[in-house]
Amino acid sequence: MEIITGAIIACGAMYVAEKYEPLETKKIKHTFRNINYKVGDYEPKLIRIRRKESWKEYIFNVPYGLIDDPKLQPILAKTLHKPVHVYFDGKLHIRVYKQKLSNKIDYNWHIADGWTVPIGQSQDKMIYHDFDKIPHMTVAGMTRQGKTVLLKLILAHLINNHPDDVQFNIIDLKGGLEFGWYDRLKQVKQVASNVNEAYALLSSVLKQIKSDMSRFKKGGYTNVLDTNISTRKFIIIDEAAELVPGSHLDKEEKKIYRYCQHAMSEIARIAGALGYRLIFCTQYPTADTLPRQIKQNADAKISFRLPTEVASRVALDEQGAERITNIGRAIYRTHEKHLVQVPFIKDTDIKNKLKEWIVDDANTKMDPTPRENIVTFG
Ligand SMILES: Nc1ncnc2c1ncn2[C@@H]1O[C@H](COP(=O)(O)OP(=O)(O)OP(=O)(O)O)[C@@H](O)[C@H]1O
Repeated sequence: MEIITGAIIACGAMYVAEKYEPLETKKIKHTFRNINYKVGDYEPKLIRIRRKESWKEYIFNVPYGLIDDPKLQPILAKTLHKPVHVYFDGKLHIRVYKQKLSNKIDYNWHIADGWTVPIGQSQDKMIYHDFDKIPHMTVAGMTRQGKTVLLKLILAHLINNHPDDVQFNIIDLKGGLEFGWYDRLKQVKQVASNVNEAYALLSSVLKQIKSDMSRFKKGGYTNVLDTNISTRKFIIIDEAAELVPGSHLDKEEKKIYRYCQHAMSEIARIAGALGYRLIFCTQYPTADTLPRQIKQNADAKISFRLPTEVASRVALDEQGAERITNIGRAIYRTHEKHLVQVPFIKDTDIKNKLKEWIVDDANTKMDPTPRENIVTFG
């Protein structure tokens, strides 16, 4: 009799739990069924719900053999009409956010620790990139999606935080239009706006790297972080596709392009430990425009919207950037991955804030370029 009563109570409890189950839980379970996310008759089992102010997280035990499926996140986001983050750590976590990520976040000139830069607001928090932890970065994204704004944000933030220690070498192959004004700043060593100037800039950087390397060897140092050297030297390349040797070029011209390719790879391969930081930017991520050597050595990858899944795989080693819909929205990938809204900053605000660093005499810049390093062609 007792057993029968116990069984009736248990069945009743299950019925009530199912009937009054919150709608969101039901929708998630129905979605699993509809997309056949199960093994045989075994379905994921909800074991816990965690709650925070901005999200609710459903944690499921999944049957052996079932892992997270890349389709789950976009399908659940559309079904629930809310931002969803799915991750798997032996259990399946489905985090459902209450609010959508804002479409615009303003940069606020705050002082940040060390060599960190606010790269974007995720659903949970502001994500910072630390250039002392991950020296090199690639940036990809179709035209008008926010690459230049991000580059200027990094430059402005670092100059504001480290006016006496940061140095920039900029290759601006969009005709020097974007960074021409910045060439007047004390912290901007040089701006190259065509391939010949890029060649000269990269050869002067390689020369510095060689001399720094022998200084490091003499001092017995292997990494700038172990020294008292406070300077960090950034090399920004925008747009890298312009440095790919095309078939229409003659032999001599091709040599210049090949040298540039070699120099960029060398910076990525050997210069991080010496305090050089490469930011390599392209609209068209392909095996030619994003060389293997650079990709392998740049442990931070950022991508704005890209036209295809193939391009996303080149830029980030995974799909996703082709599904971004907002301007300024990007995937930031290191050992972790975050969808972020990059803080927006107006060119006029940067110029206003940084004008105190304008120098009229190039010799008063930080570490002025010795004349013999400047090589020109043509
Ligand atoms: N983080 C952002 N938040 C909001 N709006 C942005 C953001 N970044 C860029 N935008 C808007 O998009 C416009 C284009 O951005 P940007 O110049 O950075 O594009 P781009 O990717 O560098 O394009 P291109 O490769 O053609 O030079 C900006 O003028 C601005 O209006």
